[in-house]
Amino acid sequence: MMERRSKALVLVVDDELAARLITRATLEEGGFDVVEAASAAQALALFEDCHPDVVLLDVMLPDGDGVELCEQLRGLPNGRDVPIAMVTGVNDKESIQRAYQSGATDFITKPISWGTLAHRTRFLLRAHHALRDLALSALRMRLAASVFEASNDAILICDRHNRIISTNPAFTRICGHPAHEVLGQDPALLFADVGTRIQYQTMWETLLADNAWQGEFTCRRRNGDTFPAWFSMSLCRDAEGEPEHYIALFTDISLRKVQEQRIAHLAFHDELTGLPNRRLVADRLAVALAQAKRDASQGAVLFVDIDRFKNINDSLGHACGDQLLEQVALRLQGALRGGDTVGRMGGDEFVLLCPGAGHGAAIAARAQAMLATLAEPYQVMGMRLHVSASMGIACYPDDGDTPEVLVRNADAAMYLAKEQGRNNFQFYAPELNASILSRLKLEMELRRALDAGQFELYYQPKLEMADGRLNGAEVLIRWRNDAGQLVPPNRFIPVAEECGLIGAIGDWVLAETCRQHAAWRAAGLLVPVLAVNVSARQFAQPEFAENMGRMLAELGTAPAAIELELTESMLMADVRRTAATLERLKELGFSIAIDDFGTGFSSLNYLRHFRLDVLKIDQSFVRELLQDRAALAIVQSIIALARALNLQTVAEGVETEAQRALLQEQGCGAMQGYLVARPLPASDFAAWLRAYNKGRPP
Ligand SMILES: Nc1nc2c(ncn2[C@@H]2O[C@@H]3COP(=O)(O)O[C@H]4[C@@H](O)[C@H](n5cnc6c(=O)[nH]c(N)nc65)O[C@@H]4COP(=O)(O)O[C@H]3[C@H]2O)c(=O)[nH]1
Repeated sequence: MMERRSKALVLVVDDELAARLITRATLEEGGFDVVEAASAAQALALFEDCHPDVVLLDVMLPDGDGVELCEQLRGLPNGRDVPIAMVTGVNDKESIQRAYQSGATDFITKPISWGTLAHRTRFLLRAHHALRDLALSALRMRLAASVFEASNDAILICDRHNRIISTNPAFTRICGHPAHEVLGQDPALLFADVGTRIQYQTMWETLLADNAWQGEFTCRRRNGDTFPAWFSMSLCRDAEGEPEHYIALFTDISLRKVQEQRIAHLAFHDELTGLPNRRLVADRLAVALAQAKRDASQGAVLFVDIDRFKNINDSLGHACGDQLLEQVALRLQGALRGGDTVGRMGGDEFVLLCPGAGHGAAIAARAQAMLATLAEPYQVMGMRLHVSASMGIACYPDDGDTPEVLVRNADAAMYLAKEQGRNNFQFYAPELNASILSRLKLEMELRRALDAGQFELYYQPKLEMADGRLNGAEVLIRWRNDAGQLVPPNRFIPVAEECGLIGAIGDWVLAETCRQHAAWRAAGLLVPVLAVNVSARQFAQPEFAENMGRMLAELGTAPAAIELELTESMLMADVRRTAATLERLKELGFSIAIDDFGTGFSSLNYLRHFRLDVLKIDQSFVRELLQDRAALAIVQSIIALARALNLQTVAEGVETEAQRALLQEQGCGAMQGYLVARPLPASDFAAWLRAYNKGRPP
C-alpha cells in the first residue's frame, strides 16, 4: 500500500537538463513534489519506484520515443490510471495524434507556458480524480440497478408527494401491475381492506418519526386476489431534512403464513385424523369445567379405546390401522352434539367431551349408541372389518374437577370395560380404587408386552462353595415396559398368574432359554445348567411334565440342560400328583430344585417321596444369618435335611464374604448372590462366562 502523500508527486521526463530544472522549480513552487528522469529507461525505473501521481513526458528522448514510453507506462500494473501529459512541439500534430493513441491523458505544447504549468498539472490531476469518482459511482449505480432489477422482493419508490415513480420487475410479478400502470399513483391502491387503515396511519406516523417501518399489510393483486405481505419501508430526506423519497420493499408471505398456520394446527391437532389432540382436549375440558362451575351443570368425559386394535395393526399393517382410525374418528365426530369435542389422545384412544351431558341414564344411552355405531362393519382397503370399542365414563364435577383427574378416571373406567369383556361402557366409581385400577392397567400392559417382545432374560451364576466351580445359572425374567423401565418379576408375575398369562410367559421363558442355550453353545461357550422358574399355575397344568418334554424336544434342547425351580407350596397342593409329575420330569432328564426353601410349610415327611435334586435356601435366612440365631438354626437344619435326603443345597442372596464363610462352614454346597454376580443380561453373562472359563472369574 502506498502511503498517502501530502503533496502530489510529478515525474518529469526530459533529456534537457535546463528544461527539467525549470519544470521542477515551477512545479515545486506550485506545491508539487518532483522526481526527474533524463531517459526512457530511467523514467521506467523511477515510475515503478515512486508511483508518481502525474507524469509529464517529453516526446523526444535520447534512448527512445516518449510515445512508446507512454505505452510502456500504461502497461505497468499501476500505470493504467496515472494521468500522463505528453510535451510536444506546437505544430507536431502527428505526435499529438500518436500521444492520444498511446494512452496519454493530455498534451502540453512547447514552448511551455511556465506561468500556467502548475495550474495545468493540478487541473489534470483534478480531472483525473473526477473521472475516477464518476466511474466508481457509475459502477455503484449499475450494481444498485441490478439489485433493483433482480430482487425477489417487490420494490416501490415514491416521490415526496407519495406518488409512485419507480417499481421493479418483482413488483409486477407479485402484484400483477405493469410499471406504467402504477406510475404517478398513490401506493394505497395496493392495500386491500379497510381494516388496514389504522395500521396504514400508524405506519405513516412511525415512518415520519423514525424514517423506517416494518410490518404486515394485506395487499390486493391486479386480479383482485389478496395476499399478506411483509413490508420494510424507509424514508429518504433531502439536504434540508424534508422527505424526498419513500422506498417500500415487500414480499408475499402467503406460503409462510400457511406453514405457520399448519404448525399451529399441528400443535393442537392430531395429524392423522385432524381431531384435537391431547393438549387441546385438556384445554377445552378446562374451559368446560369452568363453565360447569359457573352454571352448576354436569358433563361427562368418555374415554374410548378400540378393542384389539394392535392385532389389526400387526396383522393387516399400519396403513390399514391408520385408515381404521380415520373412520373411527369420523364416526365419533358424527356422534357429537353442539358443544361436544372429540379428540385423539394417541394410538387407538379417543376422548369425547360432552358438556351438559345430563344425568347418568342419558349419558349411558349415548354411550350405548356410540358403541353400536363403532361396532358397525368398516370397509378398509377392500376388507370388511368388525371392530368393537370399550368405553369408560367419568362425570364432572363428581368424578374429578381437573382435566387430568377426569381423563385418568375415564381411562380407568375404560380398563374396567375391557376387563368386563370389551365392547361395553363402564362408569367410573370411587370404589375403583387406585390399586385395582393400577392392577387392571398392569394386566392390560402385560398382555401387550408379550406381543411387543418387551420381556428379557437375565442370568445369575451359581458357584460351588468348596472349589468355586460353576454350578449353574438361574434364569430371571425382566420386563422393559413402554416407558423403557425394567420391571422386576415380583411386580408382574403374580398378576400374570392371576390373569392366566403366566402360561404364555412361562412358555416364552423356556423357549428363549433354550434358544439362548443353543446360541451360546454354537458360539463355543461352555454353558452350565440353566435353572428356570416354574409358576404354580404352570405346574398345575394336567400334562405339565409331558408338555415340558415335548417343548424341549421341539426346541432341540436336552432336558438335562435345564433345571426347574418349583416352590414348596406348589408341591404340597396335590402331593400325589406332584410325586407323579416329578417322577416323569426326572425320567425325562430334568433336574428339580425347590426354590425359597424354608418359607413354605413343607411336610418333611412328603419330601422324602419326591424326586428332587436341590434345596435352595431362601435369601431371607441368608440375610439374617449373622445376626439372628434362629435363622442360623433354620439354615443348619435345612442343610442337615438336604444331606439326609441326599440333595444339594444352594444358598440364595449371598452378598457378603462373611455370609459365604459361615454358609460354607455349615456345609452348604453352593451359593448364588451379588457376591458372585448380579443377574446379568445375556451378552454380559456370556462375557462373564468367557472370563470364568478362562480361569479368571471376574
Ligand atoms: N437382595 C438380593 N437379591 C438377590 C441376590 N442375588 C439374587 N437376588 C435376587 O433374588 C431373586 C432370586 O430369584 P427367586 O428366588 O427365584 O425369585 C424370583 C422368582 O420367584 C420370580 N421369577 C423370576 N423370573 C421368573 C420366571 O421366568 N418365571 C417365573 N414364574 N417366576 C420368575 O421372581 C422372583 C424375583 O426375581 P428377581 O427380582 O429377579 O430376584 C431374584 C434375584 O435378582 C442378592 O445377593 N441379594
